Amino acid sequence: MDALSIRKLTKIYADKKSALNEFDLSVKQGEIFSLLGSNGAGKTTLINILTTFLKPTLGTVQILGKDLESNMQFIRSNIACVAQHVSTDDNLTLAENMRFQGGLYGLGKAKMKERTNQLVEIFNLSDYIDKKVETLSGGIKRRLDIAMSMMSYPKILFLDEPTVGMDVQSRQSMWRMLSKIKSELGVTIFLTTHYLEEADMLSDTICFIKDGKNIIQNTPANLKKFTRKNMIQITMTDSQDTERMKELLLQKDYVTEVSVDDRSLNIQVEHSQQHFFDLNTYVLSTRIGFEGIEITEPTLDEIFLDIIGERGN
Ligand SMILES: Nc1ncnc2c1ncn2[C@@H]1O[C@H](COP(=O)(O)OP(=O)(O)OP(=O)(O)O)[C@@H](O)[C@H]1O
Repeated sequence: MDALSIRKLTKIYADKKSALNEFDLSVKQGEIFSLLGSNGAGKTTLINILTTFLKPTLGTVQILGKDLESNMQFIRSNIACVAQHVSTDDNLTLAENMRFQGGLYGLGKAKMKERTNQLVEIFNLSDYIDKKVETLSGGIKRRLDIAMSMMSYPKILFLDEPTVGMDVQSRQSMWRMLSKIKSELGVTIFLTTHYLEEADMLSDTICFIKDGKNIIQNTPANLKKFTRKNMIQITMTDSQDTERMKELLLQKDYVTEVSVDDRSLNIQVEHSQQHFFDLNTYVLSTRIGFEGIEITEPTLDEIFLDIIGERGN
């Protein structure tokens, strides 16, 4: 049984604006799933439907094997959703916030203590337990917000841009915590993000959404394989030689594009495996100093731009 199974989901707003257009998707239980798309692609509309805030116009959604429309209560009690704005109470301490949340879900004293301890450990919050939330940084508040949403023992956690605005360190510690939620608690995580690096590092599966349609869904590794990009990178010894080498490389009939980044030349060829040896021999024959030559994988950024079709727009 999948955690989510969505078929031909369509949402047309009252002003006839179509936000989801026969959108299909499946999310496996226990995975971290990232939804990526430009502004207006339909991400928020989709999360709002999945978390029962919005009714779809057409299509079916099954969550944990149950039809969304006829099982709202079951679904609400098995999911949690953390929006971009934090919903912690600044006037209470961290522990009081968690207890308050546990109280809302009707947890008994023992269960409340056990769950609070478990989440404080996973989210690395023990140093702040008795601190008033107003004194905590934005990153810690965000961690607390997600920990609070986990007090209800949800099976699926929806996160809208969980690391937006965070510095690199806080973002990386959030990734570690989300991975722990997955591995230690077995929770399925469905998140939206604009950060491709985040989707790459964190997710088991990525879906690109555009104009309310599922453009492609696969693992980060397979998405990289699918792309037709064949890139070879040469690192020159001296940055002054890069332009000269670029001119020479462009004379090769299988070289389609060369871009320069400091001492590196990124060369697009027809077939990276096939042309690597020839290019290596050729560069050596020029006697221009270089430090290394390697076949490079495309970044998810490149794949995203290719798939979404925004390169050069
Ligand atoms: N309440 C609404 N009424 C009418 N149109 C809406 C409404 N909410 C969203 N839309 C439109 O539906 C489309 C999808 O919007 P949505 O907010 O779901 O996209 P998004 O991918 O979440 O974008 P962002 O990253 O900017 O939040 C957009 O064209 C948007 O203008």
